[in-house]
Amino acid sequence: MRIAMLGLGSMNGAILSGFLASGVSADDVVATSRSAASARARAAEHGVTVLAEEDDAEANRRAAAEADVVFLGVKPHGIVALCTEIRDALRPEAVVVSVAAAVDLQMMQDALRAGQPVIRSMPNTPLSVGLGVVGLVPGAHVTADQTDRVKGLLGACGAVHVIDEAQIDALTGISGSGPAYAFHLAEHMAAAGVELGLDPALAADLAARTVQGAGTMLVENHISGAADAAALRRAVCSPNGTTERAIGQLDSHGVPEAVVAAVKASADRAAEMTAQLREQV
Ligand SMILES: NC(=O)c1ccc[n+]([C@@H]2O[C@H](COP(=O)([O-])OP(=O)(O)OC[C@H]3O[C@@H](n4cnc5c(N)ncnc54)[C@H](OP(=O)(O)O)[C@@H]3O)[C@@H](O)[C@H]2O)c1
Ligand code: PRO
Repeated sequence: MRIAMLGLGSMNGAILSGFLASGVSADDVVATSRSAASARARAAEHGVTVLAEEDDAEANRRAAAEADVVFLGVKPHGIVALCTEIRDALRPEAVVVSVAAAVDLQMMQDALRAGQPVIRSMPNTPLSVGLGVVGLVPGAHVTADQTDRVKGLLGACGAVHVIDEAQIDALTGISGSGPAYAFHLAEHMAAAGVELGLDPALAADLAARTVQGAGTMLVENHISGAADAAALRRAVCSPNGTTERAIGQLDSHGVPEAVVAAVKASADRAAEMTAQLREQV
């Protein structure tokens, strides 16, 4: 299967790392970026061909023309223009997969040739280490076989959920933006350790491995049905112990409400961006 990755920044770069680690051959991938400097850096990092729009105005069209699956990984405001740009270069059966927040299927289908298969997705960056989460919304012209092929590709790097388009902003609030919440938590756990006198490298290591261990334990217990997040939290809290005191601080500082507000703010921002993008097309 030939894969084109148009735009190779944080997200498409993470997906590509996941693909290569899961056995996709670098020879089967052609990527693009806007600048020549970025293309050189990404080609050296991943060992794939990266064409730069700055060097060749036809870069995106050339990469798309050869592909069975085309991942659109530019910023949301660039997606419709990119669809228009590659429209006539795509093979009719090539599946276009957007990773962009807020750009709905209709906007992309309207910009592409009638009948071109399009899938809207919301991935997250832990796909790079095989632990990602992806929401997939197959468009009207996508066959079950095409959905299965894209599911298979991404499923080798994480968990894939096929969802309705109405659910994608909520999914974005949890799993699309969510890695940043966990990184933010780790960042501040480590900073507190430094305030308490720990060496910064030790504090960062303790925070990182604690988030990793808690995450792995949470997923294993979730899959087996043995315990949910609340039960695992309670198991760390000895009555009148250290953790109970710490959780009391999180609660009295409004962390539960803040987390709910953060997830909703991400989902709301996605909807707001969709409305803005609709006005522009
Ligand atoms: N970051 C995340 O965690 C995440 C999660 C889920 C979804 N997304 C979605 O992923 C998309 C990309 O976000 P990102 O964070 O990866 O952004 P990013 O790091 O800024 O990457 C954007 C990439 O697009 C390239 N580019 C820009 N215009 C181009 C053009 N006309 N032709 C070819 N390449 C072009 C850039 O090239 P240069 O480097 O040369 O400028 C860069 O490689 C967004 O739509 C976002 O909603 C991101
Ligand atoms: N990163 C993108 C954003 O912040 C989309 C979800 C994660 O808009």
